[in-house]
Amino acid sequence: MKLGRLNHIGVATPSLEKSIAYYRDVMGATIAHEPFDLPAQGVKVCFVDTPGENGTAGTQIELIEPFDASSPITAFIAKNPAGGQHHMCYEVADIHEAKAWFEGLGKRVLGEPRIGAHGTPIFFVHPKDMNGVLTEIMETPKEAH
Ligand SMILES: CC[C@H](C(=O)O)C(=O)SCCNC(=O)CCNC(=O)[C@H](O)C(C)(C)COP(=O)(O)OP(=O)(O)OC[C@H]1O[C@@H](n2cnc3c(N)ncnc32)[C@H](O)[C@@H]1OP(=O)(O)O
Ligand SMILES: [Co+2]
Repeated sequence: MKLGRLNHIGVATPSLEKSIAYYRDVMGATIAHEPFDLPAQGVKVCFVDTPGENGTAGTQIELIEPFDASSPITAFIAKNPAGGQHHMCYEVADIHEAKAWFEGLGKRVLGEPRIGAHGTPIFFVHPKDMNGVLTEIMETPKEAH
């Protein structure tokens, strides 16, 4: 199984509005799309594009705010009231091959693949099995192949 590019860094925040202003006005990032809700994943999302070089896109930051009290990031925000780096997301060609690979290594895959914020299947691997980093694996969008 070959890991693909780092697709995004997930940053949890108690306020999308404040974090959007920070990344835009202080960090010079561009807000790629309007924020949107992903109730099925318990989050409100806004993608932020960091500056790239020579016309290429920079790394994307995925700002996520709890959609409601049952959000999987509610506990994270309770522990980190200012928010903070939450997960890293890598691309793979085949989500099912990747899931079997991580499980074969004895790592805890959290739930079945489900559609993520980029519209392709994703899953998460427990941070305790990934050197302390909550790791999201997403299938590369077909048009990107
Ligand atoms: C899918 C849409 C979008 C996309 O890109 O497509 C997203 O990325 S949405 C992102 C939000 N969704 C998720 O994070 C789903 C997966 N996450 C989970 O299932 C939980 O957050 C889980 C299991 C990682 C942690 O759950 P919870 O916080 O309720 O458990 P604990 O507080 O007991 O934590 C257990 C243990 O793990 C440490 N921990 C928790 N969160 C993180 C983290 N983000 N990074 C690193 N470590 C984390 C926590 O400190 C505990 O460690 P301990 O030493 O036992 O205190
Ligand atoms: Co993500």
